[in-house]
Amino acid sequence: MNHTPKCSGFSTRAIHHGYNPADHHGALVPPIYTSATYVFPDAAYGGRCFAGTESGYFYSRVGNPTLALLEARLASLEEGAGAVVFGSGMGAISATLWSMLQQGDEVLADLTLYGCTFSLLNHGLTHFGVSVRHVDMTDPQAVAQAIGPNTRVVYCETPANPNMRLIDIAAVSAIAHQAGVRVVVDNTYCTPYLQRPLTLGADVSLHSVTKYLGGHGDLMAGAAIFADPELALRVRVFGLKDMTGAVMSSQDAHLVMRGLKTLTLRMDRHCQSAQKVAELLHRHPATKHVYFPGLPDFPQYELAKRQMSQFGGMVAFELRGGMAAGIRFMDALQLVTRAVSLGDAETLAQHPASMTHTTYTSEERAAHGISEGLVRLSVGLEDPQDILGDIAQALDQAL
Ligand SMILES: CSC/C=C(/NCc1c(COP(=O)(O)O)cnc(C)c1O)C(=O)O
Repeated sequence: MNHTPKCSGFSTRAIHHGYNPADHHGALVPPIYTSATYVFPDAAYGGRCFAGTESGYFYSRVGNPTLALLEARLASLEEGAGAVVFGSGMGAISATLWSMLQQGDEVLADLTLYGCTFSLLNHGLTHFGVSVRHVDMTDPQAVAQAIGPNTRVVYCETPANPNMRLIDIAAVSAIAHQAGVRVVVDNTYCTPYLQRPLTLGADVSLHSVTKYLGGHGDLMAGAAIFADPELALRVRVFGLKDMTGAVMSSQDAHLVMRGLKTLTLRMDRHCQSAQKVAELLHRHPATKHVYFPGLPDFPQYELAKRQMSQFGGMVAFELRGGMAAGIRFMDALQLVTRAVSLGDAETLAQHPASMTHTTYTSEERAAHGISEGLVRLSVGLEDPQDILGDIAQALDQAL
């Protein structure tokens, strides 16, 4: 029962959507339903639940009241028709793709993807008769030329992990839909606060909720938000229930809803500090390239301004001294934390070529735009001057 007016703003819906305390003894914070199973008032009711003709809860791998509230909230924020949450981002991605593809189908994927997504596609789905082709989707015409008779899904991340490449969602979606192909966008780097792929024509918006949406590095979770409610139902009853079982816990759903309450405040700070970090990197003599959508010399700066409301909290860069200098930089950091993942309160630094993107061979990394010397920063919520000071002293040592 949603007691907030439909026209409520983003932050209001992130805090209130889908929940009325009056329906729960006045409890301001939604209750956490930990029960795995639910009682049937009679046998016929139970039969209807399994037949899908009864909307009640019966088993938490299929549906749970706490998860349902989070799903309603995420669907509202992404402006979708339905959402399904999972125990991890990879759970969301795999359950969605298993539900959309079958033997003989083809996935057209952008050049640059998170390492485990690249592996799911090329080392997983291909073992079950799905073909995967990578194309440089920064050129929408390349997508148009690449779509073939068996293409069922176009898949991308924008900005892409780790090199920040942007994909024009509206242009790619228009091209894909002309050919009857669905578009899946991993929106982890932006969150619906900065970018809403479904409003630009995409069919699915995916998240590693582990990242910005949870926002505190203390949970693993995933989500998929759908333009088509029928696809949402198929992913729930096939991709989640049968193919993966990648269920989110109700405790984590509660923590995610707590994270959503401050999402806009946190993203504003992440974006402000990332802009300052990118500008510091850009003017420092040790750096060779900086990849940040908010820099005017970023190749897709105009698309970034059109497609994103702010430029995000992620920055990638290469040092003039290459990989060795990158490692020296990372090992010189004192406040910034050497760790994978992103979207945490803590500023994190990692080296994709030896960490998050080791599922690519070195030849594949070169072909997919992931240089051996690239360093990725997830700019956190510490005092900006402290972040900048630590990065500056580490850069001086990497010279
Ligand atoms: C072991 S590396 C740590 C994880 C990282 N990324 C995860 C990720 C996922 C998968 O999401 P989970 O299953 O919730 O981790 C999906 N989509 C994107 C754009 C992601 O960045 C990382 O540090 O880049």
